[in-house]
Amino acid sequence: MSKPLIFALSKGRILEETLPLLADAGIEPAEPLDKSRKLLFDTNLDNVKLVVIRAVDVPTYVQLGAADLGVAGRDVLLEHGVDGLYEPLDLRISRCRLMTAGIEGQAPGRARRRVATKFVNVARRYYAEQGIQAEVIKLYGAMELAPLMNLADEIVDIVDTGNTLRANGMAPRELIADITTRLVVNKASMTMQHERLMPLIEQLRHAVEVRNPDASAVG
Ligand SMILES: Nc1ncnc2c1ncn2[C@@H]1O[C@H](COP(=O)(O)OP(=O)(O)OP(=O)(O)O)[C@@H](O)[C@H]1O
Ligand SMILES: O=P(O)(O)OC[C@H]1O[C@H](OP(=O)(O)OP(=O)(O)O)[C@H](O)[C@@H]1O
Repeated sequence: MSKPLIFALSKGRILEETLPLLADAGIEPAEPLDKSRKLLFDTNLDNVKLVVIRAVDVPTYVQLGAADLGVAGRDVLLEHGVDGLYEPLDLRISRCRLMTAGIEGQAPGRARRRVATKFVNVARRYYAEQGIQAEVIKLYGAMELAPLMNLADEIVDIVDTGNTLRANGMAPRELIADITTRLVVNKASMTMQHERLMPLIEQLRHAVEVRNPDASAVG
């Protein structure tokens, strides 16, 4: 039998919204994903296996061909870069915004802004485009704490409801990018496995149209 297609899923909040789309597209894990310590799962399809990994690792797996396709937030893709990847489909799930934010009622201040974020590449690019001098400080979580502790003047982070910012006396400032979750495909796999990948992508496209119709589409 031919080598199975490896489909890399982001664990965490994206996974919950991904599984119903996969089911609609005819792909079901052979066992519950959250009931074991396993990371590699069989599916109802002989030639498709799932790996469930940290969201930030999905682009690496797919780019280097360890997985043929994957599911990743646009924030993660903007940060990682998309060399070697196709992005054929917006899954329209886990919608949020990548924004700058600071202490409520406080102007950004100082000529060289200190910015705390886990999105260091996105932040450097954004401030350079704005012509703003920025010292970007890498953090791995709880970015909202940094301005309160005088570690930074501003943060770059995901905003959805704004509750996390509000709860910490902060407010959103500028929008950097609207974010949704994307399907990504390894470029070599797209060529070599075209006949196996295309039906899968089309089934997912249909599942997205049914489950998550684009509210902004006309007609
Ligand atoms: N509050 C949110 N609302 C909607 N989507 C979000 C929100 N926060 C994050 N996301 C999206 O979901 C993705 C994964 O978020 P999640 O919080 O599960 O992972 P994480 O905290 O980045 O990962 P890890 O737990 O591995 O550190 C993000 O990359 C982003 O695209
Ligand atoms: O605007 P809100 O609706 O409050 O959402 C924004 C928060 O959601 C994410 O964190 P998450 O809840 O995933 O926790 P994390 O820090 O573990 O990523 C993100 O990092 C923000 O902190």
